[in-house]
Amino acid sequence: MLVQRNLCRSRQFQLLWRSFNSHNIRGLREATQDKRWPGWEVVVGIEVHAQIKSRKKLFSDALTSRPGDPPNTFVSQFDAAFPGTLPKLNQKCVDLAIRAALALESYVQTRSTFDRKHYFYPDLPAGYQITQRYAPLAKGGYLTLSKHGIPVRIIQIQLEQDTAKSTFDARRRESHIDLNRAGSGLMEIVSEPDLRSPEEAGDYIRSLQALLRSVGSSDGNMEQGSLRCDVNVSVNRYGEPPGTRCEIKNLNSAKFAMIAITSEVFRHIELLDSGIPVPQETRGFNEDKAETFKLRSKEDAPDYRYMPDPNIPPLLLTESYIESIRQTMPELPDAQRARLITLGLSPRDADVLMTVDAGREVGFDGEPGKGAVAYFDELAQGRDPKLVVNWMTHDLLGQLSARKETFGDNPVSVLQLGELIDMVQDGKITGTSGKTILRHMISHPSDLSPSALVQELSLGALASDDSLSLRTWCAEAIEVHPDVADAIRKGNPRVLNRLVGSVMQRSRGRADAQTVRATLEAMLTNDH
Ligand SMILES: Nc1ncnc2c1ncn2[C@@H]1O[C@H](COP(=O)(O)OP(=O)(O)OP(=O)(O)O)[C@@H](O)[C@H]1O
Ligand SMILES: [Mg+2]
Ligand SMILES: [Mg+2]
Repeated sequence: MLVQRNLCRSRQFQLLWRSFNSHNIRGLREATQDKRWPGWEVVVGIEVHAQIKSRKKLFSDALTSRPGDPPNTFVSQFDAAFPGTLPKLNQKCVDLAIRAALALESYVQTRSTFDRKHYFYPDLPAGYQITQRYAPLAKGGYLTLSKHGIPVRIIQIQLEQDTAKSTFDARRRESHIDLNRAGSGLMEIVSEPDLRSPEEAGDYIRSLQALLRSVGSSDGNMEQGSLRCDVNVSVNRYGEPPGTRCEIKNLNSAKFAMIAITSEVFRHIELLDSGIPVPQETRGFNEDKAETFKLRSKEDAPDYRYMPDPNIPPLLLTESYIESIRQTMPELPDAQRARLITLGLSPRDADVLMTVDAGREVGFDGEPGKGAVAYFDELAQGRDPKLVVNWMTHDLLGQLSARKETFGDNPVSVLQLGELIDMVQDGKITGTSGKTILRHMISHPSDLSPSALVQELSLGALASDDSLSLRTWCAEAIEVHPDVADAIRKGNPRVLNRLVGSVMQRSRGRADAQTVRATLEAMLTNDH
């Protein structure tokens, strides 16, 4: 996008940007026919609900809960809708939503208001949800898709309350309500219908997730439900106006969103091909059957009876307040990715670091934690960035994920891993021992230095003059694997690795693989 930042921020620009329709925007790109549905154009707009990463709920002092917390333990009287309780807007939630808006180049309104959206469902104790339908926190903006590189316009960003959670116990035929989530802060981020394929939609969700994480507004964890989306899908023949949209509710992964859109596109095309107009509907997604199903038609759409919430005054923000939040914004993903690649990282490694489930990438309430990229930056000070990223992605992240842990659980400090890498580089320990020590540091968290652990675990590299131990291990290996040894003597060098592996095991990784190989070769050729 060749749009200057300051221009993007102005209200005029936002209005101009919105006055484009999605076909103008697409005009900038080539209209490419999709082989899956030749002659048809697919149009998608997405509403993302992202939980705001704040310690407290949107309108009460109750703390936000995590999945797995005992039900109904994080509830204030307000969130349970006790009569006579009043909302008090949590400033942290506003600040974090402003960060998201600024990251999306959205225009933060100096005056926004709160509305009540009424519907009756057991997971909504008050019988209405407080949201910002008419004068939202921010309007306009755009997100550049990280893979496709194209801009998708944002309509608006609104603050709203999350609902409680209801589950059905089929055996006992009981519905259970857990109010822990009720009243937590959400941002609803609504896109223009600018997306043109399931893949672009998946890219949008993942790019938005990365952006929200990087500014600390949301942890964007779709599996745990902190980021959910509704996708709106329509199809039209090329050159014709957009078709009727169907909205598929509550998708909890980018992959499912892509599958749901694909199946929905085929359903629409089938209807239109047989001369039946697509009815406007709200639909659900069946993950097992990989297809959507009807929830309700437009005629049965609830009348939400929107009204201004009389208990919450308009939210007034000064330009200087918004500016002060802008000053605290971290490096955004596009810029960060470019910087990492300039340091010599492959795009894949850059993506791994950036998308690692940081858990604590940015702490609650936007307080900086140490994410994978920050950890890398510190570790790469004075070291080869490519070497450092290998240790991080293959070894550290690899070992954490083998333990089903995330980067947020990483107990190894930058200082410890740095010293470990240096010891391997300087030949004080072998790469294999380095990995063993790292595994030990992860399973026995402490602030012991790697050199102390080398002593404790007797993992110092074998002295180069310790050829006696080496020859003993090699002889043992040859003795236990006579078939392999024979095969090598008969001129099949490929099986040598099995003997090398056996010696490495005996040396507990302290021997140098090259030396082992050479010693074995020498011993096998000389013992004829
Ligand atoms: N023809 C279309 N095809 C696909 N998506 C569309 C089309 N027209 C509009 N949309 C998308 O539909 C979404 C409408 O969301 P919005 O929140 O404004 O309203 P809603 O879905 O009616 O309300 P609610 O928030 O109650 O679900 C937007 O993301 C928009 O881009
Ligand atoms: Mg909506
Ligand atoms: Mg909707």
